[in-house]
Amino acid sequence: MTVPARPVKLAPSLLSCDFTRLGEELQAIADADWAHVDVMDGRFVPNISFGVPILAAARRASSLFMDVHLMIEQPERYLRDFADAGADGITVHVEATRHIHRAVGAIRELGKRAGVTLNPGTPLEAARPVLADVDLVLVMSVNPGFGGQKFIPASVERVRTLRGWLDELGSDAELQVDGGVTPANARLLADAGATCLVAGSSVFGPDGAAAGVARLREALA
Ligand SMILES: O=C(CO)[C@H](O)[C@H](O)COP(=O)(O)O
Ligand SMILES: [Fe+2]
Repeated sequence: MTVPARPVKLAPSLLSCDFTRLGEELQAIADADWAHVDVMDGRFVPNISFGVPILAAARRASSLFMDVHLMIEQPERYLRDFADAGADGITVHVEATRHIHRAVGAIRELGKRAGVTLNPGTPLEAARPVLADVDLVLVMSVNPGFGGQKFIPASVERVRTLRGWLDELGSDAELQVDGGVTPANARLLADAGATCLVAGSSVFGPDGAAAGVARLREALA
């Protein structure tokens, strides 16, 4: 079955940017659609990245949509803090909370776009009960915790399945993919039904993030 083409948003992940030049890096991705902000707590994932103050700094430096990916245990504890710091959308992992329905409801009550995501080893069924209540579904295509990992090919089929479920529901939620996204797999993911691609290491390369964004756009054209 051919999946109809959809406009695909690009969300460069700031995890791979040069933090000494955060403002310039945000300017360099001005042609992207969103800025993806990876928050890691060293518990839910085996790495610590950054938190509320860096999001607040990014917010001051850019008018891009701030797409906050919370890789933290019990994310409900910090939703208000990230909302107040300038998040436009907040995505939580089904594995990180006992109350995923409550968490996505709380994000929407804060006036933000609510996202749900799953690790590559989690059955997609775990997200199904909240699909009608979210603005974004994120398919993790690497095990979360680090940038620069290799794309897990089975993710493509997961995107296709979720595309079918969202279409059945008549949902216009964003279907996002995160991890190992490059110009070589971007088109494949779009054809499977993704509407938003996160990319860190393939955007913030030696020739600058503007060129990285342009390469992905070209691959999708
Ligand atoms: O959530 C993430 C890691 O947990 C990052 O968003 C993701 O890894 C982006 O980096 P890359 O494109 O280099 O894989
Ligand atoms: Fe992410």
